[in-house]
Amino acid sequence: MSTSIETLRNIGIIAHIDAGKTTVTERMLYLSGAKHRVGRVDHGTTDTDDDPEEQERGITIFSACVKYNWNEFNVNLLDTPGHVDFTAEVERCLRVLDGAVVVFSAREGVEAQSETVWRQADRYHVPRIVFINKMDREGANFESVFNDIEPRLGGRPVAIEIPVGEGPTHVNDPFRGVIDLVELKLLQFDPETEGKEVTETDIPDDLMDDALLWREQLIEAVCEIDEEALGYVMEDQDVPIDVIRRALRQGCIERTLQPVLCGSALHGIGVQPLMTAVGHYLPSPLDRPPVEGVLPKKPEKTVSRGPSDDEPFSALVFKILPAKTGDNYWIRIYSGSLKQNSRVFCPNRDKKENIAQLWQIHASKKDRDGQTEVLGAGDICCVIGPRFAITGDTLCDGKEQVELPSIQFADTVISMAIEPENTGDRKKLEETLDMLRRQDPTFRAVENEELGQTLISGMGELHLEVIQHRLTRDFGLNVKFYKPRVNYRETIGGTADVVGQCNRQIGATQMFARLSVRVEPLPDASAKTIVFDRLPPECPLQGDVRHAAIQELRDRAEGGGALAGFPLSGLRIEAYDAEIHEEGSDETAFRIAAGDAFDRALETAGPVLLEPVMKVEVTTPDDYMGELVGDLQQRRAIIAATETRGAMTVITAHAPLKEMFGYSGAVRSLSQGRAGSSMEPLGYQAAPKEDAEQFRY
Ligand SMILES: Nc1nc2c(ncn2[C@@H]2O[C@H](COP(=O)(O)OP(=O)(O)OP(=O)(O)O)[C@@H](O)[C@H]2O)c(=O)[nH]1
Repeated sequence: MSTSIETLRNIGIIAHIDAGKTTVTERMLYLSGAKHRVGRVDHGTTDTDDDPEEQERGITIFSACVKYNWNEFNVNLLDTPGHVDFTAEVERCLRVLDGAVVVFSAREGVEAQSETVWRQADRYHVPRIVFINKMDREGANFESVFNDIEPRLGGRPVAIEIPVGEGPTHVNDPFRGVIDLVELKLLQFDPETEGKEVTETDIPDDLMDDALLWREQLIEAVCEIDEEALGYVMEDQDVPIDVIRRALRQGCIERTLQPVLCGSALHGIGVQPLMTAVGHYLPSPLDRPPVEGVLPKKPEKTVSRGPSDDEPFSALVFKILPAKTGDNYWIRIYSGSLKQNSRVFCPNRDKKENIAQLWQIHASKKDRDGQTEVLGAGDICCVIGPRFAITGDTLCDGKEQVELPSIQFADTVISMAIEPENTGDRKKLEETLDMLRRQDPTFRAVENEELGQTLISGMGELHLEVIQHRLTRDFGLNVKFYKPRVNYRETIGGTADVVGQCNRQIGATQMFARLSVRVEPLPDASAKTIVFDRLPPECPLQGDVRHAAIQELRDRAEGGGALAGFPLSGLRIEAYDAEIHEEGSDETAFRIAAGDAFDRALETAGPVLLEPVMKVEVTTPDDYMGELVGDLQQRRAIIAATETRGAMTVITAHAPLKEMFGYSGAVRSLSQGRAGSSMEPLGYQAAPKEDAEQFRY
């Protein structure tokens, strides 16, 4: 196997739930020879979804990494979950990947979660190619999905293939192959060999006109990028295949276009060209701009010896799989090389770390490809030995310290109190929760010693359900679970101008401070609270004392609100005037005055309870529209839009999460299993008065 970095591809497959990511992955493993049998999601026999929870539910929950070789290319492929409760898995994978294959279902099209993952890929500047899957399904419509990509996602799709026929075998013109628009050939895939045998022939006359129309669009896109290609067109000559490929590769890597392919992963149609396209158009680690770090962090501190090479070593931890024999740290190496039995430095924790073992990653913790002595820049691998680093941390050479940009995870929206059934289990529960926290950066667990309970929080009902199963089933813990509740926040209802003061006799000193503070709500209630120092230049409050006053306001803003101590958001706080005395106006006095101002401001402006709101998308046949809309309205939802997408109607609504518990089950029963739904956090809104009342005392 060639180990050249030019032929390495670190890619991910991202999509809405059920679009077919795992099926595409399985097919790639089978076709590349990395696996001799095709695993089926519906039979629970895939390589990547190997967790019992995943097999039972038929969905991906944890990202998994597989390796395969195709032509001259070595591919590290991460299969990521589609369900919104597990977007953190997608987030961390996109942070370390060089390219992505975005899978859409030809029937369902651009769905809610496709928008989310597309935005995530934008955020991490990840080049992508598109695969329109499930072309064999009833209602499949290549053109309609293709046409949606630009208006809905802001993409620039360029078809490099079109389907021959659409839909299942019993329809008039069923899906039976693809036309390669770059080589202008018809590709057909032998069902007997599950798509392993591909026949390449000339395009029949009756399909040629359509193929040439699409090819014209492809050449237009290529000419926008490549002058040589434009030259050929101006002289009325055919653009050579290698020039088309070069231009598409450049456009894809620069993210000005996305090559689009299609097929049916379940039947092995169109997957081989997709694998070839991954090699041709997605970047190698060398094509990606270097990730900017903060360099150097603490030059005076060194560790004994980092792994030596011409270039200093740096890597990012993107996933941790706790194991009894030592946690498995999944890392992406950005520069230099890493050796087994070496020492590195984690600047985020200010700790030295051991690299005891170095492994190439295969699908899961139990099944890794092989231990290795040294790995270099561009590789994704697994190390055993570190103890302090967490997901998003940098590991680097001790001498030239770099801190790579970390990974941002969304806030949790739902919580549940839990407690051990007997005290004997308390310690084991604590250890298990700690382990789950290390593994899952979007899971929180906070102990309440007074109540003897722990509040666990996550990204949604399914997320907490999975955690619940893991505690009881995987770890055999006897735990009592209370009802889940949403994570509230607090803000203020209006503006307020107040003066906070400190006027106290402490010992022989008369302490004095006065601070004028103004608060006002921000237009977006979920925005982070901001604190401004607007004290005029001539203000007598200066230096450390002034800093202490502002810091007190910041600390209080970070703490909880006036109603029930929920996190505060969506307010702007500014200090604009201060009074001091010659004596007794020290840091303590101003901290007290700032705290007093803060309390008064919140009370005067009126505390408001905020509840999380979700963006809900329901895809349904027309017949169930009325009932589904009625049900949503009963849940205090606002219907934002309804539109037709293929054979289905899509309802978009904004609904408070509190009313949406058990919603996916309700949708299934209201539609006899024919409608589907997905939700993602949208923001926060004022909760109903009755809800706020329960927190007043
Ligand atoms: N007809 C048809 N069904 C497909 C195709 N690809 C996948 N499926 C089916 O669609 C369902 C979902 O496929 P998965 O591969 O699990 O989809 P996924 O995107 O990995 O789903 P999550 O991991 O849950 O997000 C399964 O029942 C597959 O058998 C296809 O090309 N044609």
